[in-house]
Amino acid sequence: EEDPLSSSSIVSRFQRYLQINTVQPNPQYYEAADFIISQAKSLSLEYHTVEFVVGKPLVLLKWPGSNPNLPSILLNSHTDVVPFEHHKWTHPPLGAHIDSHGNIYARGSQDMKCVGMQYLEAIRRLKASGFEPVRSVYLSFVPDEEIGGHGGAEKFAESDEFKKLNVAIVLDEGLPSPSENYRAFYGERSPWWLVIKAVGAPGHGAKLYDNAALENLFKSIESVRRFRASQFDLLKAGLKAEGEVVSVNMVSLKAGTPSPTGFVMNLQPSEAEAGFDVRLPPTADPESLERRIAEEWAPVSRNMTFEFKQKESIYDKFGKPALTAIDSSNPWWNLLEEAVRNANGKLGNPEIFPASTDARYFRNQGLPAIGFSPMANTPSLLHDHNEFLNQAEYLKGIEVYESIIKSYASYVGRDNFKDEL
Ligand SMILES: CSCC[C@H](NC=O)C(=O)O
Ligand SMILES: [Zn+2]
Ligand SMILES: [Zn+2]
Repeated sequence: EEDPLSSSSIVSRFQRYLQINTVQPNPQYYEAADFIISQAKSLSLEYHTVEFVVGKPLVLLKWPGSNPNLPSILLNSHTDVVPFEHHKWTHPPLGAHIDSHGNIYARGSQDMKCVGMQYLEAIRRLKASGFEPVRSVYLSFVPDEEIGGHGGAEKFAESDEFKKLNVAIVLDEGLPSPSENYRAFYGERSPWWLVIKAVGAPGHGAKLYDNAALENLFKSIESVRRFRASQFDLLKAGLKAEGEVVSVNMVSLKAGTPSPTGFVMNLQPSEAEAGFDVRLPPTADPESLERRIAEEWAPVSRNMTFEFKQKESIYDKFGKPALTAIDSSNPWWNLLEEAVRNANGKLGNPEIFPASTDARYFRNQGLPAIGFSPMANTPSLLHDHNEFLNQAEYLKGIEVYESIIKSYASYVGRDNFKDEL
């Protein structure tokens, strides 16, 4: 039988996990849970499954520490992946094909089945080396991150079950880096999904008149675009990072009078709406943005209305911006930097995650959470066609987690200096 620590068996376990169809909106969660539990058994980890929502299992694993009084470490990953257009891929998205460069192609290879398996492989290596944790290490494999995490991490982070784990620090997903420096995230932007609606006078398609619905909507779209450009300019000029500006992108447009052959071409419709994905940095002023929406993007003077499909607060449950400290008040940050360095890796400056991850639910509880996916020299292909991860980079990431878990699980200093400052 093959050595379970050989590179080829490590890579083939990753391929098996990638081949499980956990594609939204119909993920085969039980198949994924069975696979994770089989890994837990082979590693002699404690395991148990919770269903905060029926049919959506969350698998929790435990590597008990020698001092159960010390707060624990939580390594979180989501098991679901986003859909794909398989004809636009060069290799089947659930095939986990490895090409001649060693690139493993699959949906989830970057987001984030890699990380879930890397945690497990790091533990496999640590166990083989005889390492014993002082703090307990938990691994949560959660459902539904890609559709908002409401049936997974959100309920988990608010549960009594979770409080009993006495977690000190959470690690969750980050983003790949095209350079040799890994990226790490200490906060994220909050999603506001906005729909603005216009009404107006209907009329003949040949007539020029004021106050048509689409004219009213386009005035708003122009205003949104001016704001978008001002934010994008800050980014392009290098004055701000991606996570530090407000992004707003139009994601839907709805208008027109349907006919059997398409749309009626000579009728100006009386209603029109546009949808926007807006993201607010944790340092933004939510009230001023909301004022801008009401006064400039959807003004009553043009009879416009707006609605939020999603509107998340930038604040945690204590009313503070949900940011993880990256100064001396948070020992886990320095430990992470040091552990990555010890594994011959480099960490770039900490960033704000541009989109949303489950880490926000832990930060909302006041816990430190760091977004980190050890993929350097890798183009970011999350949610894109031909998502891949190079196998050498994957194996390197396992060594990085080995170093991090070793450092975190051995740390016996104070968990948080905040209260003493
Ligand atoms: C608001 S829940 C959506 C979460 C999703 N996460 C990853 O892409 C995102 O759009 O950021
Ligand atoms: Zn993800
Ligand atoms: Zn994703």
